[in-house]
Amino acid sequence: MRPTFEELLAGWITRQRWFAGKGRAITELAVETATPLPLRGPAESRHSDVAGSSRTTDDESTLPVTVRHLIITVRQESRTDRYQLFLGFRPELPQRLNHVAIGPTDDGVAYDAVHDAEVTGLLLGGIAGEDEIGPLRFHRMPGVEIDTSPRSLVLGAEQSNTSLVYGDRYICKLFRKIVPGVNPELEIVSALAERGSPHIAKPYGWIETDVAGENTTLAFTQEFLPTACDGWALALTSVRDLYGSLAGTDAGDAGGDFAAESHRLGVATAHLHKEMAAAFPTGAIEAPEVKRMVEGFRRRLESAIAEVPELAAHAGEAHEAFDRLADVEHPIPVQRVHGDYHLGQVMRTPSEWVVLDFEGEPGQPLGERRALDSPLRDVAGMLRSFEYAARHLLFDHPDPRRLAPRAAEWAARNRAAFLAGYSAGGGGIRGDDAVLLRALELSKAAYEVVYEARNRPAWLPIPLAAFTGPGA
Ligand SMILES: Nc1ncnc2c1ncn2[C@@H]1O[C@H](COP(=O)(O)OP(=O)(O)O)[C@@H](O)[C@H]1O
Ligand SMILES: O=P(O)(O)O[C@H]1O[C@H](CO)[C@@H](O[C@H]2O[C@H](CO)[C@@H](O)[C@H](O)[C@H]2O)[C@H](O)[C@H]1O
Repeated sequence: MRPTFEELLAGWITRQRWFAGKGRAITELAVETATPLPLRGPAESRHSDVAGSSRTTDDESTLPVTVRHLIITVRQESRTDRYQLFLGFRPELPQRLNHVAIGPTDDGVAYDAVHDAEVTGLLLGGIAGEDEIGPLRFHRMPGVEIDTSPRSLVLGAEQSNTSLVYGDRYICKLFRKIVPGVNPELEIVSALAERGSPHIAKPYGWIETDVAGENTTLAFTQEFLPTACDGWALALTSVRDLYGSLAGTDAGDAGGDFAAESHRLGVATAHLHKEMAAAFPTGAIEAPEVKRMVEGFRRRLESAIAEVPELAAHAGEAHEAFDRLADVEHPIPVQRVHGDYHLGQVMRTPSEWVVLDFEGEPGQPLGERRALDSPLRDVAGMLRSFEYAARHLLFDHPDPRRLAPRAAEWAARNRAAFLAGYSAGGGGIRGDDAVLLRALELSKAAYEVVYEARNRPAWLPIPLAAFTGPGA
């Protein structure tokens, strides 16, 4: 018997990189809203242009295609999450779409239409035209113009969401897991753009709808930075140089040294924090709230241990770091922060470090992600990322033991440069801040243990090493 549409989706969604509920069985999947997206009407001319041009290479454009925007709910044990899907239906799939097939339905073969450049123009076109399609509202940023002619490609990055790059002009991120409310990324990037920040990619528009009675962001379009390189790729190039250099060469002399960039990134991070402090409310948390924060860290560590029991044997240092933070008596300054700051979230353009993805940690509730927090949370995130970059290339190396001390040396050098840059940019790290920073680093490492166990088990040794001391 043919599976139902919901059963098809349940089988398919668990294989998607962005599916947040990996490792737990789906007990129920239901379609909450299904909105047909017209390839006529506002998007008609754009679509027919696109279809016309593709007919020269592939006759498939003459086949009828329908596109639907879906919000589905997925129940797993006691939790229910919402996801956004952009699906196409064709009588049969052309070869180029076979890899994104979901399966046969009463309406034709369903597929993940983000990969179908014949239809994705309607998303950019909808934003350009400020369309309203059923419950979906498309918005263009005031004062910007959008060229709707570029075709899209799906970005092949390791991602929590799906990003479509239109030509070399725009990048439209479809948030996959939908949490009711305005996405912090839209909120923060718009506010910083208004203040003329050089550290964000220009926003062009967004798509929203109402979910559970709240205005909810579904997608966000920004300027694509075609000449920029992300910090993760740059850092790995530097680590490769070090590993490939002669024994005895230190990280500063190996060529491809990243420390000057780490310093610049530190300065940019401090400036970004100042801009965010100016654009949003700020405050300070006193001892009782600091203790509550520590309780949160402990809970996070305990749930990481529940999921990855081998962590228990190494959790002592983290408990000590959390105890030291619980004893801090001074108020801790708080403000809006990035929340999931790492080398993959920063891009080096020819002139600046630009920061992406202000969503916070994708697994956390929206209220928590929007809450005021210590800017050192971002500093800790980046320090963890230096550890990741240093250790990642050891996986495939024939002699990882020999290189482990070099990994530690690279991480220490770039960590020091980043912190020096952060201070030079006006981001103070003083007194008890070192205690807070250490606790934040270990709390982030606990999050990463769970993230890697669920998404990339082969990477698990990297965050685990944070608990077993330097060089482990
Ligand atoms: N404006 C942009 N210009 C160029 N590349 C970008 C841009 N925004 C994102 N990217 C690329 O996409 C990757 C993932 O983007 P990100 O916003 O972090 O998505 P996610 O929330 O899914 O992790 C980045 O590491 C970067 O390589
Ligand atoms: O970028 P996302 O919002 O999707 O963040 C999630 O995925 C990240 C991995 O892509 C993950 O980051 C971890 O791995 C990075 C290397 O791939 C490393 O640089 C980070 O330091 C490390 O935390 C992030 O934690 C997760 O929320």
